[in-house]
Amino acid sequence: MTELTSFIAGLPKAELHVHHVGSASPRIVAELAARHEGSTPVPADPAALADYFAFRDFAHFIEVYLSVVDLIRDDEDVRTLTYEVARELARQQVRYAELTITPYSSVRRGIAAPAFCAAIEDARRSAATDFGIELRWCFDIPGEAGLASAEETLRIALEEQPDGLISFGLGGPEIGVPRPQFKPFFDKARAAGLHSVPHAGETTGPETIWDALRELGAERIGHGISAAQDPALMAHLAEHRIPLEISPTSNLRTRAVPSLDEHPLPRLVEAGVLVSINSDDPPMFGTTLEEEYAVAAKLLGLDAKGVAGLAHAAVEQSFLAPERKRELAAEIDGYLTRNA
Ligand SMILES: O=c1[nH]cnc2c1ncn2[C@@H]1O[C@H](CO)[C@@H](O)[C@H]1O
Repeated sequence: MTELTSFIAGLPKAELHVHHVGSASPRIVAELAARHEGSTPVPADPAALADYFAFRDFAHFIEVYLSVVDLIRDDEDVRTLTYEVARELARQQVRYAELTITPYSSVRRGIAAPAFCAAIEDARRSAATDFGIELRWCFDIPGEAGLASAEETLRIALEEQPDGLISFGLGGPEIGVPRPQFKPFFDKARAAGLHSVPHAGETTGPETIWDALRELGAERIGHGISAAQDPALMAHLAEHRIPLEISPTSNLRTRAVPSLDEHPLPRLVEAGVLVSINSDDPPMFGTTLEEEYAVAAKLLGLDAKGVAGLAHAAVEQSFLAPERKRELAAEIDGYLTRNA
């Protein structure tokens, strides 16, 4: 382990863009696949799972993602999955994470919304007690399921209002899923006090990001890497301090970028755009948040102080209360002072 990777391992972190089911460990996925043997294409063997998590393109990634979602069939699966995701985040010294959850997919699977929300809240409270990690939820619309899923996602968010819910998002494919149609749902979610954090500019051009800003009131953008194609958009993001939630290896594995060397992260930072570093769906992409920090350090030429700056950025761009932001920032600075 290099000096920088060991520094990263112990560095207190925050994660803003990481998906609930996408974070299920190969062990959990294999256990669920074995439980549902015969009714799932997901292999029950962890080694075969690595091959299963190799994606031809983004559409293929979503197809595989949904096959894993299909394994989660009762609230006990939800509770276990959420608690184990928290354990893995805490192992990486993540103190705070905004987990993107898609209640629509599970409710459609037959898990009632109240039971689903009780399960994630039980796990959230247990994770705070057992692992010292604070979890909050982003409820996202699975874009491929269209307006019906937007309606149901908003209904669950507003009717269940789980304590950890703080933001409202939009995931899934962007191609063929224009952002403006979701404006009424984001308007209502924002009116209810939820922060707007849609995905945009992951697999489509800058115009999708403009739509997310203008139509959905985006306060942060999931991915947003195609902003690098539009200097005016980068200037707008920088001027209005609207951060991009960057997940480098995700973009490589879903073929959104041809290679890490060609990832637009350096150009975005150069243009003054605020970024956080995230893992998106770590086991599916064969990565961890720690490894994403190492990738960002390489792409941006960062030393320990620069890497601590990535952690500071995630805390600052989070929806944490100012007091908690100050506490986490002090923890990061204390670690840097002792270990740089
Ligand atoms: O990188 C990603 N981009 C878009 N959606 C994603 C990504 N990772 C996971 N999901 C999830 O894909 C599901 C199907 O729409 C949604 O649940 C979304 O949260």
